[in-house]
Order: sequence, then structure tokens, then C-alpha cells
Amino acid sequence: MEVAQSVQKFKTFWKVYLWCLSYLFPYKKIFVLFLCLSMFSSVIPLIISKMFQHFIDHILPTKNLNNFNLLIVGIICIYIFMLLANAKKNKIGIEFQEKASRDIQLSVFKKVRDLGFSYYEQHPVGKTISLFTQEIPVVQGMLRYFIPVILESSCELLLSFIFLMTINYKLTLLFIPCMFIYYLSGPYFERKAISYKEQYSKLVTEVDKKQYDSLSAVLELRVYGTEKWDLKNLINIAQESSRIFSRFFFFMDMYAVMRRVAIYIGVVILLLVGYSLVRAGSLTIGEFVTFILLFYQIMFKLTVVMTQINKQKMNVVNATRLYEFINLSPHVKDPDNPVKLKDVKGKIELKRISFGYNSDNVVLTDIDLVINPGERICIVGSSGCGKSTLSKLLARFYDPLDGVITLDDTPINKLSLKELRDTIGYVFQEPYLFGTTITENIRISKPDATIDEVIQAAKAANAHSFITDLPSGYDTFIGEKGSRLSGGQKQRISIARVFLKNPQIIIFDEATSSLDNLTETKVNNAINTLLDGKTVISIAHRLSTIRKYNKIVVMDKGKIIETGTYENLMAINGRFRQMVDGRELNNDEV
Ligand SMILES: Nc1ncnc2c1ncn2[C@@H]1O[C@H](COP(=O)(O)OP(=O)(O)OP(=O)(O)O)[C@@H](O)[C@H]1O
Repeated sequence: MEVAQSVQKFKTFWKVYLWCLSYLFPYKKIFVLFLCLSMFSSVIPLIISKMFQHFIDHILPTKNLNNFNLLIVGIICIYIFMLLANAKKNKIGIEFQEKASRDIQLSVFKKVRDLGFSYYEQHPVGKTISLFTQEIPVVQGMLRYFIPVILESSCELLLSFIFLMTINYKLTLLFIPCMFIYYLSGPYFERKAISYKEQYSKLVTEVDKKQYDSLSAVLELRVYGTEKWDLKNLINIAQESSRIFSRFFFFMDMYAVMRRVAIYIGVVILLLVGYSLVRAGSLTIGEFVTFILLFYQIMFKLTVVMTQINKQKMNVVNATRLYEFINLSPHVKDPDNPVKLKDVKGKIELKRISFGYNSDNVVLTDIDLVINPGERICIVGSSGCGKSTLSKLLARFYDPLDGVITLDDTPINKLSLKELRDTIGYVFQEPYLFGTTITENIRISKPDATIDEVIQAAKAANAHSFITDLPSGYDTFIGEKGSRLSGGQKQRISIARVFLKNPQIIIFDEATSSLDNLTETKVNNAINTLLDGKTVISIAHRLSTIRKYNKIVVMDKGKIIETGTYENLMAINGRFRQMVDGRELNNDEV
């Protein structure tokens, strides 16, 4: 069982690691150039140490000035070459590292958008934000620092070992016991550090999520006087996360200590063995000095590579989460060969639709409904009966479990999502407003709209007068999520958006619920006159102006139980009549 788990972990590691490397692939040419320059820079210290060896073994004993001068000129030229090569290497290194880390950020951002509505409804926002604050910087760090350092240092090590083997292979083999000492306890500390790092990452995500929730619910917490309780919860998670971080740091530190111990022991052994080889005449003094110089350098590089590899393993923990996120497939997908509709008329048909957010909780059952082009229908029913869910299926925020929805007799899953959503305008009960100006907020439905078009749309939504009363009119900044506006004002901005977009089908999901009766009547009149010829689907809690709809659909427990005009439904004396008679809704609102 443990072996199978280890194999699985190993496979996951490489899968994720190669995925990270794939971000360097578009820049492979400069990456190869970078590696070549790294190799070049790595050879130079070896040449220099060979010169030192020559200096000690041949120039010092003979005191030959010409040879000495030649050596100095040679060293200066080599250093100049090294400086130039390093400058070029650093320049191109930055180029591909920055481009690759920008690419990863963009691909995560694109994924967040592709996943769509169902993802946002099922996952806490704090968790998604944590991808940007935690996981992306780690993977960017891998691309910017770890991967180039490991590759560069590995090249350098390989060349150094070959070089040392040519001087004295016995002394070179001394590196093996030194590394053995390092690895004797290293893996233990490493495993511990990785496990604490995993726990720490999860806790940081929790803290992010909690902070987001606390900020979003600041009003509710104040109203219920539970701010202290909320703060205590946050502090508890934050304290636990810093405790885990200290543990992680301790084990990382122990790991570094073992590295130093291995180097110190190595130096002592090198002196003992090297001295006996010099005495036996199988090693010159110059070679011995070269060895000592390179020993520090190589041991340092070797342990750097190993530490970086271990850090990479820890980083792959974060990268795995990003990898899993990037590989999530959206529940609602674009068709491979979308059908293009000519002149959308706006006929919608639902045939035997069933749907549930999860398989054991069916929200809609056997829904059959035809909405003709230009028809205005109103969906009513008790809270939680599935009205909004039904409207979400029309714009393919979700796909039904069973049945077909057609637009102008074409199944909507055969249309591109863009075309479908260009055809349907949606006004939500709680619209999202951006923390920018009124104009920009209205314009999001048609970014190239002129200011005149924006004003016309605002007038139609009965928003113009309150907008012009604001200090900077249409240029007024409305605060985070439109916090400086009332619920009704926000709804009117949202309605203005849909007027501006002017789609063939419009869905109002309790879009006028925050308006007072007078404003609601005005907005509904605008809907009636401006949306002439458009298909309108309205979900209503209050039954004001309901008589104006061509068809009323009454829902109960996920089913359509009555359909007809206001007069028909009143005449059949069924559920709708009960609602109108005030047993469920206020009669005077009709
Ligand atoms: N994202 C979701 N995930 C899981 N269940 C959901 C989700 N959204 C709604 N539901 C459930 O589906 C059922 C129908 O919800 P829906 O919002 O469609 O009702 P509604 O008729 O529009 O209610 P209301 O009039 O109160 O807005 C409810 O039981 C609700 O809890």
C-alpha cells in the first residue's frame, strides 16, 4: 500500500513538475542559450583553478617572470569574458523567467473565467483568491529561480567532477561519503519540513478565506454583535498557522545544519587523505591546493542543488493545487462545431428538463415550457421552488441533467456560449457593480457604447435622475461593489446595462425587487415599451404589474403546476389564485 502511494506521489510530482517546465517551452531557444552561457561560466572557474595549479607547481618553483606575466594577462582576459558572459546570461535569464511567470498568471486568470458560474457558486471566493496570493507566486518562483538555478548548478557540478577526476580520482571519490553524511539525516528533516509546509499552505488558505468572509460579512457581524467571536476564530487559525510555520522553519534549519556538518567533516577527511597522497608523491602541491579550493565550491554547489531540489519538492505541493485547478474542466463547455443562428427570433423551448446541483438533490423535474418570440412570461412560485435555477439553465450557467432546451429550435448546447450569452440579457436580483464610475458600470454590457447611449439606457431604466443628482453625475465613483448606492439604485444600473446591450431575450431575476412601487411601475413601463418584440422572462416575488405578462408560469417544488394568462389562472381557482388572494402574496400588489 505504501509503495503504491509512493509511486503515485512520484508520478504526481513529475507530472506537476513537467507542467511547470512547460511554461518555459515557448522560450526554449533563449533557455538553451541561457544554459550554454551557464556552461561557459562554469568552465571558467575550473580553468582559473588549473592556472593556480600551474602557478604553484611550475611558476613559483622556477620564478619565471615571463610565464607569470602571461598567467596574469590570461587570468584578466578570462575574467573579462566571464563578466560579459554573465551579463548576457542574466539578461536573457530575466527575459524568459518573466515571460514564463506572466504566462502562468494569465493562464490561471483565463481558467477562472472559463470555469464560469457553477465554479463560483460551489467554491469560496477566498479559496480562489488564495491561488493568486499563494500558489501562483510559488510557481513563479520556481520558474524564475529554482529551475534555472538547479539546471545551471547541475551543469557546473558535472563539469567540476569531470575536471577533478582527471586530477585525482581517489580524492574525488571523497565527495561520496560527505554526501552520505549529509543524506543520513537529511531526508528525515526534509520529510518533516514538507509535511509542515503542506499544513501551513492549507492554513494560509483558511486564513485568506476567513479574512474574505469577515470583510464581506462586516455588516452582519456588527448587527449581531458577533465581531469578537469572529475575530477570535480568525486569531485561532492565524495562531495555528504561525505555530506550524515555526515547526517548518525548525526542520528546514536542521536540514541546513546537516549540510554544514557534511562540509566540515569533508574538509578534515580531505586534508588527511590529501596530505598522505602528497607525501606518497601521487599528488602535487598545486593539485592539492586546487582540490581544496574546488572542494568548498563543489560542496557548496552540491548542497545548494540538493536544497533547491528539496525546496522544489515542497513547492510542488503548491504547484499541485494550481495544476489541479488548471485541469478542472468547466461543467458547461463550448461545442466543438457551434451552429450559427441567423436573425434570432427568441423562441425558447424546454423539453422534459430535469436538473439538480448534485445528483441526490433534484431541483427541477420534467419541465416542459414553450416561450414564443416576443412573448413576455412571468415565473412565480414559493421561495426555493426553482425559479432562478430554471433561468440559469436558459443562459447555460448549468446544463440540465435530462431534457433539451432549444433557442429558435436549435439546442442551446449546439450554440457557442458567446452567441447564446450575446442573445440573452440577464438582470440579477443582486447585481455586481465594479468599484468605478457609473458610466463604466453601465458600459460593461457594451464596452464601445457612446456616452449618449449610456445616458439613454440610464433614462430607460429610470436611473438618469438619481445619477445626475450625484456629485459627479455619470463620473461618480460608486465604491467597492457599488457600496455608495442603495439596493434599488444598483438594480437600476443593472437594468440600464441590459437596455444598453439590447439582446433579443431578457431575463429579469427578481430584478425589480429592491425598487419602490412607483419606480418599479416606471421601470416596468420602460420594459414594456422599449423591449417591444423581445422575449422577456421575468421572475417575480411581488405580483405588481403581473397582468401585463402574456403568460404566467406557476412553479412548485421544481415543477410547473399551472400556466396561462392572468385571467385564465384566476378562473381555474388553483394555486395562482391562492397566491393572489393573499394567502401567499399581498393582494394589493397585483
Ligand atoms: N448553487 C447552488 N448549489 C446548490 N443548491 C442550490 C444552488 N442554488 C440554489 N440551490 C437550491 O436549489 C433550490 C432552488 O433554488 P432557486 O434559487 O432556484 O429557488 P427560487 O425559486 O429562485 O427561490 P427564491 O424565490 O427564494 O429566490 C433551493 O433548494 C436552493 O437551496
